This record gives sequence, structure tokens and C-alpha cells, in this order.
Amino acid sequence: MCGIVGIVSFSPVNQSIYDALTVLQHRGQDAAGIVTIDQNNYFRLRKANGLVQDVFQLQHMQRLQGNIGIGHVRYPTAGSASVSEAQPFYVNAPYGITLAHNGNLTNTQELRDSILHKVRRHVNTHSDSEVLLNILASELDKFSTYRLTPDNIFSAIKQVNKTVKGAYACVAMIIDHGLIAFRDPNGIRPLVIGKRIVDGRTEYMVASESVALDTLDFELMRDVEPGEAIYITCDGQLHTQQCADEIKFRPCIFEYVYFARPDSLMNGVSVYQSRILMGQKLGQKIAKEWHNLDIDVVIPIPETSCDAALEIARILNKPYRQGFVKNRYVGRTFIMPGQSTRRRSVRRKLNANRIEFEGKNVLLVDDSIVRGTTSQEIIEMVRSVGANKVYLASAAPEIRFPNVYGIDMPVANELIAHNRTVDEIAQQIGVDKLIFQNLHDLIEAVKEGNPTITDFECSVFDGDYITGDITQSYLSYLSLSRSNTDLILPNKEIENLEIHNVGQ
Ligand SMILES: O=P(O)(O)OC[C@H]1O[C@H](OP(=O)(O)OP(=O)(O)O)[C@H](O)[C@@H]1O
Ligand SMILES: NC(=O)CC[C@H](N)C(=O)O
Ligand SMILES: [Mg+2]
Repeated sequence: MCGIVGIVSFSPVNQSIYDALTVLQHRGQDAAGIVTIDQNNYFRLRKANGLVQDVFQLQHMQRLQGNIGIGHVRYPTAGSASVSEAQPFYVNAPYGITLAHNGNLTNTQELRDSILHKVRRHVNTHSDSEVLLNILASELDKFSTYRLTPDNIFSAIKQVNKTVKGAYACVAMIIDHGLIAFRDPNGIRPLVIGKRIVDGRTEYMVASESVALDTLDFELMRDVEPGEAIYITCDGQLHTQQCADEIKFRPCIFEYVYFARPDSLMNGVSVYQSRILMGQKLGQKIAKEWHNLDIDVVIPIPETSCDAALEIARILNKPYRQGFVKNRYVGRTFIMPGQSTRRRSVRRKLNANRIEFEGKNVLLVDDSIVRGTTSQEIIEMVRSVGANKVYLASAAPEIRFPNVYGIDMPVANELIAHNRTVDEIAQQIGVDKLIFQNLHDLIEAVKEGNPTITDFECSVFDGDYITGDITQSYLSYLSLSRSNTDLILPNKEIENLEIHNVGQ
């Protein structure tokens, strides 16, 4: 669930893009990259594995010159965690184009073969995003004049929308033209646009989440529509056009459950508000189904579940306590590559405060239970500090199906709820009782913020893949090609694959 940003300004953008990436860090912790266009029309690119604060040192920032740029924080969902697949990607023809992508394509292999054979473009990584960039480049290459009109750019994106399947929210830059941004016709991944007036001139910013606009004093204009494309010229002219024939708006519901920051407004829905409502609905379900259960205290498993847990405690009329101390120097564990890293990190990240558990019947709350890594470690921990009964509530329903649209859950067997009943999951995790949110309630909780959204992308809960191209053989291929071990790279490879032009 990467984070993307793009800014067209009248002053240097390096610091603003850096700042935006730091507030989008929760969407990707594996790699970060920024590319700008300098006054001589050269791309200045720096990308590497690591957190934003580690990837960009003073010398890199100084070299990232120019008033227009894009940035990316990566959480790999295709290929590997290799630095060669860090973004933004670059192609030198036509013009020189760079692109950053949030999402995941579902017809990558077919696209890769077709661009190789039809337009002789070689893609040198396993990244779906590099394939997407080459598709865009080959469409832009079809025009014979050097200067592209907005209509040319929009018709190229129309072709991209016809060819490419899956989820994609993208920002890109074309030398001598400007910045483009586009979102897939289902609007699965989020994208917003904002503006700020500086010395009477309008600067524009696009980003995965509105929180990035807030931080930089950009005013949120609106969400980029599903299938819509935005083109902002280097001198700040804004053009927009709908570029998809068939639009079925289906934003990813898991953004609201886990991925997005609570202070973001996404598709007109306050993420925070949706989490409060998830807590309300689940609280009501617990009150109804567990009405005479002996709960002493409600405790969230930090951090994302805190808003829902507080509401559950209010509904149940039980004390809400911070029973875990979160190590502020450890990031999100679910988006770390490799199961053993994730497991170790839960231990380093959370520690139980004995005083809140000893001799008590505790209701723990998490936003979601995916592989069960967090809950299994946590339950062991709270039992070891003397908890009596341990109950667990999940603000999301059972996650039973793989994700193909930008969440790294490609293997059904890795999901703890896959082919298991609630009782079997409870047994596996080691809790006395377990309860999940109903899918209908989850949808209602999010929808309340914007009733015009009629459907959501809910495939991890219901197995309904909206792009219509997901077959059992594709899922088998995914599960074979993206096992956990694929993501763990030998250090040697990391050292040898630096392919960017702004070095150490
Ligand atoms: O069942 P699992 O496979 O463990 O995945 C689910 C857990 O992972 C996430 O937490 P994470 O530590 O990533 O981030 P958070 O601090 O935002 O809660 C999520 O909030 C759940 O706690
Ligand atoms: N999480 C994402 O959006 C990933 C983008 C892209 N598929 C990659 O793996 O780099
Ligand atoms: Mg969590």
C-alpha cells in the first residue's frame, strides 16, 4: 500500500516532497524515492531501501533540485523488496518519463510480453510498476509531434486504462511537459488533489492521503475521480479529464480498517470517523452476543485499533486502558517483509503492562487479524503477565481470501481465517473467546461518511474480485511466486543493485 506524492510549484520542492513522504510513511516502510526536474531539464533521482529519514541525507536533498517533483514510499506487492524495484521508475524515451505507483496490476505478465513483442520494450525488473510506466511511455510515443497537448496526454491515459488491469493510483512526470496523475476506473487506491496560493500563483499537489496536503498547507480540492487523469504543466496550468469508458467506483475498504491515517479524508469519508463507527457496530454486536460475559477491562492492541476500542469500551460501559506500551521506534509490523521479521517485531514493538492484566478478564481489540502474527504473540504475552480470561474482538471481519490489488496477502494459506471457523481461529490464536465484525456492519460504518459510495472493494472478506480477471490459476501462480522467502534478500544483492543517479 505505497504512498505517492507529486508537487508542481514555483520554488524548490525537495523539502516539501520529503515532508509529505514522512507523513505517508505508514503506507510503506521498505524503500523511498524522490525525483525532481532541475532547471536544465534533467531528472534528479534518489531512491534506496529504508525509511524516508534514512534514505535522504543532506547531500541527496541538495541534489534534488527543481520546482516539480514526485515521491514514493514502498510496501512491495510485486517482485521483491530489492532496491532495483524502489520507485519512482524512469524511462528515457519518449521525452524522459518517471512514474510512482500505488496499487498492483493483475495482468502484468501479459502486459510485459505484449510490450516486448509489440513495441520492443524490455523491462528489467519484476516490478508491475515498471511495466505500467512502459505501457504509458509506449502510448505517449505514438504521437509524432514533440509538444503534447493535454488531449494527447489524456488519450494516452485512456489507452492505458483500456490495457491495464488491477489497481493503480499514479503520479508521473514528462520532461518539458509537467506532472500527470491518474487513478484506475474502479478507484481502488486513493488519490487526492490540493492547491495552495503562493504570491498570487497556484501550486498543486497530488497525494495518496489528504494528511499530506494538510501538513504542507495545501487545501484539499477533491479526490481524483476513478478513471480521471490530471495534467499540470510545468508552468502550473491545470487540466483534468475523465479517461475511462466504464467506471465502477469500488474503493478499497481495508484502507479504512488499517492502512490510512485516521486524520485523512478519503473519498469524502473521515477515516477516524469510520473507525469510531466500526467500534460502535462491533460494541453493539458484543453487547448482544456476549451479554453476560465477565469483561473487566477493554484494551486496544496499538496502534490502529485504539479509536475503535475506545468506542467499544464506551458501549459496553467498561474501563478502557492502555495495557500495552508501544515502542515508538518500531514501525508497522504487518507491512514488514517476511514472517520471522514480523513476529520478532511484534515482540520489540509491544510490551504488556502487568498491572492492567494480572487476574483480570480482558477484552483485547484489534482492527484486523490477518496472519494472526500479532494476536498470537500478544495472547502469549498477556497470559504470561497473569491475565485470567482473554477475549479478542476484531473491528474487521475474517480475512479469508488473498489480495491482488496492493495489499501483500497473496497466499490464502497464510491467512489465519482461511478455511477456519471462528472457534478454530480462536483455538489457533489461544483466546478464550473471539468475535469479528460483520461485513455488512463494516461497510455501513464506512458508508455513513459518504452514502454516495455504493460498493467497496472487499475481496479479502468475500472473495469477489471486481476486475473480473482473477482465476484460480492466477491465484495459484501468485501464491507460488510470492512466498515469504522471496522477499528476503541476501545483503549482497542489496549492495549490488544501486541504479540511481544520485548516489551515496
Ligand atoms: O494478524 P497480523 O498478520 O499480525 O496483522 C494484523 C495486525 O497488523 C497490523 O498492525 P501493525 O503493527 O502493522 O500496525 P499498527 O501499529 O498501525 O497497528 C494491524 O493493526 C493488526 O494489529
Ligand atoms: N503497495 C503498493 O502500492 C506496491 C506498488 C507496486 N506494486 C510495488 O510492488 O512496488
Ligand atoms: Mg496493529
